[in-house]
Amino acid sequence: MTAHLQLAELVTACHWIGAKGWAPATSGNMSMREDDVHCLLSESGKDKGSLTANDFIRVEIASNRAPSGRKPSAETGLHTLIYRLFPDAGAVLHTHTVNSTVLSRVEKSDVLILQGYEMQKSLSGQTTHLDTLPIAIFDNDQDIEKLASRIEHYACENPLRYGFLLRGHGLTCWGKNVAQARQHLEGLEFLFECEMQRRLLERT
Ligand SMILES: CSCCC(=O)C(=O)COP(=O)(O)O
Ligand SMILES: [Zn+2]
Repeated sequence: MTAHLQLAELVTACHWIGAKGWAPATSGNMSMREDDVHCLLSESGKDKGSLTANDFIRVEIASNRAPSGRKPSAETGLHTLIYRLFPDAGAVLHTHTVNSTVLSRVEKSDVLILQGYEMQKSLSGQTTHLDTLPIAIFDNDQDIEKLASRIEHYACENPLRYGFLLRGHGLTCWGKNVAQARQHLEGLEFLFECEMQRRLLERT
């Protein structure tokens, strides 16, 4: 698929995320790989539910530089890290949902374990609810370069698939293209909702 068509799909995905209430109050950011060297990233501070193709800014994956001088997402460094770490990643979606924000705080360890859910199979390559699916949680940091460096070190030593949680902040997930990133987002959010409900109901 051409970059032009992928961008149209990304804009549609942003509107879907906005309609779901998963990017409130200008939160969230979205991107796609444009070619080997560049990605297109949402402009910082915009309402991500009403973005147009013109709201995506070309950024150099290696340097985080935006040649246009416009200001891409404050979390650009996390998107470019994912494109550098995973050559197969074609799109990245970052959302601020209540479930990802709260679960990542309630879970005190550095990993949220999902197990026993049929919907684990919504994630590419997962074939059974019996498998243990770890979703890494990183403590939040306003210094995105420091945060990106922590995530990079983790990824050198541990498998990192589908996405990660930023504690008290949200979910960043990816896929080989916009459609798959969107499926991973929807699948993970469903699983987070189940895990929240399970923890609430099984508390006693
Ligand atoms: C109001 S949300 C705070 C910043 C954030 O976490 C986010 O996802 C949006 O930042 P951006 O620069 O991409 O608009
Ligand atoms: Zn954010």
